[in-house]
Amino acid sequence: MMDSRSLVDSIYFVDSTHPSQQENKFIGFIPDQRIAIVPEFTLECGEVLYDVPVAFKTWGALNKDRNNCLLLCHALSGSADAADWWGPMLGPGRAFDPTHFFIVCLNSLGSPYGSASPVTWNSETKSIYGPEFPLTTVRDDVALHKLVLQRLGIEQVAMAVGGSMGGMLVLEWAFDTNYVRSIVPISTSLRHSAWCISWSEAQRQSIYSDPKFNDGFYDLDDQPLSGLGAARMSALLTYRSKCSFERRFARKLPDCNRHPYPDRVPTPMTPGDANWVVHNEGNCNRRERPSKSGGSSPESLNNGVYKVPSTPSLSQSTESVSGTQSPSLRRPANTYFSAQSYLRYQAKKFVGRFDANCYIAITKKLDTHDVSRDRGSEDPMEVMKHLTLPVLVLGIESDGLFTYDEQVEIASCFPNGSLETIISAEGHDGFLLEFTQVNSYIQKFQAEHLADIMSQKNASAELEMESLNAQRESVFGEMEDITSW
Ligand SMILES: CC(=O)SCCNC(=O)CCNC(=O)[C@H](O)C(C)(C)COP(=O)(O)OP(=O)(O)OC[C@H]1O[C@@H](n2cnc3c(N)ncnc32)[C@H](O)[C@@H]1OP(=O)(O)O
Ligand SMILES: N[C@@H](CCO)C(=O)O
Repeated sequence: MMDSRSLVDSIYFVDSTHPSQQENKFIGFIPDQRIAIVPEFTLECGEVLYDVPVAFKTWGALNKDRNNCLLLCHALSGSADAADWWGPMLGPGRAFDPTHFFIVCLNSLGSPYGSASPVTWNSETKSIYGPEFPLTTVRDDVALHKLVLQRLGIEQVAMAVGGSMGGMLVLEWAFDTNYVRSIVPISTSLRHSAWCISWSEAQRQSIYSDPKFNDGFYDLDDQPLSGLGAARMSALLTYRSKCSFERRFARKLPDCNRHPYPDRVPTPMTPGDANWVVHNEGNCNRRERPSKSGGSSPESLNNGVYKVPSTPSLSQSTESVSGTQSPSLRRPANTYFSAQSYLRYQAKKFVGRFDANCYIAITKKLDTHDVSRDRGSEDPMEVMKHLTLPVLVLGIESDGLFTYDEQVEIASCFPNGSLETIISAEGHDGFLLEFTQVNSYIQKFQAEHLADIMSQKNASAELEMESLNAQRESVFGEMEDITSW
């Protein structure tokens, strides 16, 4: 096994065409990212990974003291492309200002967006990992990411910021007391709660129960879409709040021009047919209606995706089926609501950009998160009492997943912890939606605790950002360019 310095020196950089991504169709979603190849890395579980890809993006440049790194850590379904999910906070004059900071965002293990995961190539077995990808932890991410930061020449992280899973990484970074100067954990936890573990479990069970899952040995072009879509639907509900759904959808019906009735069904002929249609509406694994004369067709009508309709909306409740006016065939009430079309739309969008095995890998990683694991005490207050760095915790009172009480607890465990509240009815996802508030809290914290870095300015980064915004091209050059400022 290589010593740490040699390991850092042996890391090299490639792009998304690297063989590790040869079957990863999700890599194309993230423009202009770089990939560091770490020759070997031992996971907490003891397994050694070889030629480990770590996808990342950077903005700005490293200063002379190599201590102006602003590290962004992404959430469950995010990627290294922080401009995609925290874009409004990135740019000159904003919290993530590349004229002051060398901003780095690295992709977590298990994500389909470039770092080692079930969809990347295992050079040992000469195939993708699939369900044989090992269990990884938040601590593995932090240890692996540190190697890449060191390879980039970063001597110190000035600030680590992240929400949800990203916040878990940020909390683990806090234990690297000589390397990390300040942190901003947002809507996260010291240890994954029973509530969160249970939601993860329910979502994984949705995937397992999709017949196409096949214990994880599915064809990447024929994913267990209905299971993954159902998992995202229930996850999404935990990311929002009842209040935001009521405000947004209430009992509204979908705009059928924009979000049409999603099923392709045969014209109902009998009351039984019509009832069956209503009963199975939205069942994307539904098979053909068994006819009186024959059995059901073995072919799925929908193949696990939400299809565009050939029948009118059931919201037209006085409409008759088959052109008759039989009262017995009338649908007395609406059964397709705007809230449903939203969930189905979100599920469809998600299954187009995520992988089922990756979803399982990441939710299992979240379940392992516990800052006090193997640190000598089960009491986080005890294991964190020596972490004197400045900490700004951001919480959302409507967050039903990572509750506000948990944010209070995080702030109280750090000797120099403070807590601010993001006002939002949106629930957990508020940290990805309330840009103005998050931005101003972080800027205030930077002014208080990173005055030396805020007083330095790299004017060339301003031009870089303009060109980035205009062309969305990579600002990452060769090593020499990054560290020359
Ligand atoms: C390849 C990649 O994407 S990489 C990673 C992307 N980043 C991440 O995943 C980070 C995490 N991001 C997220 O979780 C989300 O994107 C959030 C929280 C930031 C925002 O969620 P969004 O889905 O964009 O917002 P919102 O909940 O308002 O939904 C809007 C969408 O729902 C659609 N919609 C709204 N109401 C309805 C309805 N009643 N029926 C059907 N669709 C509806 C809108 O048309 C819109 O569609 P669009 O996304 O195609 O524009
Ligand atoms: N909606 C976010 C938040 C998860 O915590 C995501 O999909 O990553």
